[in-house]
Amino acid sequence: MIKKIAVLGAGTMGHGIAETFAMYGYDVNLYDVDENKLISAKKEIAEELRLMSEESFIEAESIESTLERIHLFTDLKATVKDRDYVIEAVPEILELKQNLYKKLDEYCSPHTILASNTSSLSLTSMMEFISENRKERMIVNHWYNPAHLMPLVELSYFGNMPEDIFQEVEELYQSIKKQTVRVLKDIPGLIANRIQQGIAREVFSLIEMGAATSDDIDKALKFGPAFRYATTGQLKIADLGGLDIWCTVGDNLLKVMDHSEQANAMLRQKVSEGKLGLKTGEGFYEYKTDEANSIKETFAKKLIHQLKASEYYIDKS
Ligand SMILES: NC(=O)c1ccc[n+]([C@@H]2O[C@H](COP(=O)([O-])OP(=O)(O)OC[C@H]3O[C@@H](n4cnc5c(N)ncnc54)[C@H](O)[C@@H]3O)[C@@H](O)[C@H]2O)c1
Repeated sequence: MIKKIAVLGAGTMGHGIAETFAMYGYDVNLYDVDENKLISAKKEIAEELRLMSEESFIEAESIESTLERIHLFTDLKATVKDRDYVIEAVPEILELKQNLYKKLDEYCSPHTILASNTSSLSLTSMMEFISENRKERMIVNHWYNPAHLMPLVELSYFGNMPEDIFQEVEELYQSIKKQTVRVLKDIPGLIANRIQQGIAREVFSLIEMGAATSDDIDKALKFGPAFRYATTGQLKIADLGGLDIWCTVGDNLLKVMDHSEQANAMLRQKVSEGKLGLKTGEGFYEYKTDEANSIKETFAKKLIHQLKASEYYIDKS
C-alpha cells in the first residue's frame, strides 16, 4: 500500500502535487536542486491553502498539519530512500529525466513506484536506462495545472505495469479525489493536451481572421461548448445531439477551419514582440502591473467553485 510519497521538482507542478498529497494526509518529501525553489514552494503552498480555506474548501485548522507533512530536501538519495511512490516534475528535457530515473532505480527500494508528470515525452524513452524489474513499476501520471485544483490525472496504461500495481496507483489517486483516465497508447500529449491544442488552434485562427474580439471568443467558448463539456464530454454530447448532425456539420465546417501543423502565426508574432500574456502585461488582453496577483487569485477562486460543483457530475464509477 502506498503511504510515503516523494515529489521531485518544486516548480509550477511539483509544489501543487506535493500540496495535494499532503492535504489528503500523505507524508511527502519534496526535493529540488535549487533550495530557493523549495522555500518559495512552501510559501506558495501556504498561500494556496489559505485561499482554499477562505473559500470553505478545506478547514483552516488543517493548514498547519498539511504544511508539517511536507519535508524539504536537496539530497536525492535521502528524499527517496523510504518512499513507496515517487513522482517527478522536473523540466521537460529527456536526458535530464533519463539521468534522474537511472539514479532513482539505484536509490529506491525495489517496491517503489516511479511516476513522471511529463507532458510530451514517451514513457518508453524515459525508461531506456533502467532495469527490467523497475520498468514494471514506471508510469506516466500527468496532472493538470494548477495541480491542487484541477481534478484530472492521466495515467499511462501501456502494458508494462502489472494490473495489481496499476490498481494501487489508481487507488492512490482516488484517495486524493482525482479523476483518473487510462491512456492506452504512448502518444505525445496523451489525451487532454491534444484536445486542448485542437480547440486552441481554432481559437487563435478566429482571432487572427478578426471573426470576433478576444473577449467574445472567450465568452463563446465558456458559455458555449466548454459549459457543457465540463459536465458531459464530447462523445456523450455527440450521442445526445445525434451522430448524423455531427457528421453533416463536420463535412461543412472542417474544410474551412484551420489545418496548420505549427503554432499560429499571430501567436508567434506576439511572442517575438515580448507579449507573453499576464507575465509581461500584454497578450490577447492588456494587464496593469499591479493586478497580476488579484487576477490569479480570482482564477483560483473560480476553479475552487467549479471543483465544488463537480461533486455533482464527477464520474464515480
Ligand atoms: N506547467 C504546466 O502547466 C505543466 C502541466 C502538466 C505537466 N507539466 C510537466 O511537469 C514537469 C515540470 O513542469 P513545471 O512547469 O512544474 O516546471 P518548472 O520549471 O516550474 O519546475 C521544475 C523544477 O524542477 C527543478 N529541477 C531542475 N532540475 C532538477 C533535477 N535534476 N532534479 C530535481 N529538480 C530539478 C527546478 O529547479 C524547478 O523548481 C514537466 O515535465 C512538464 O512538462 C507541466
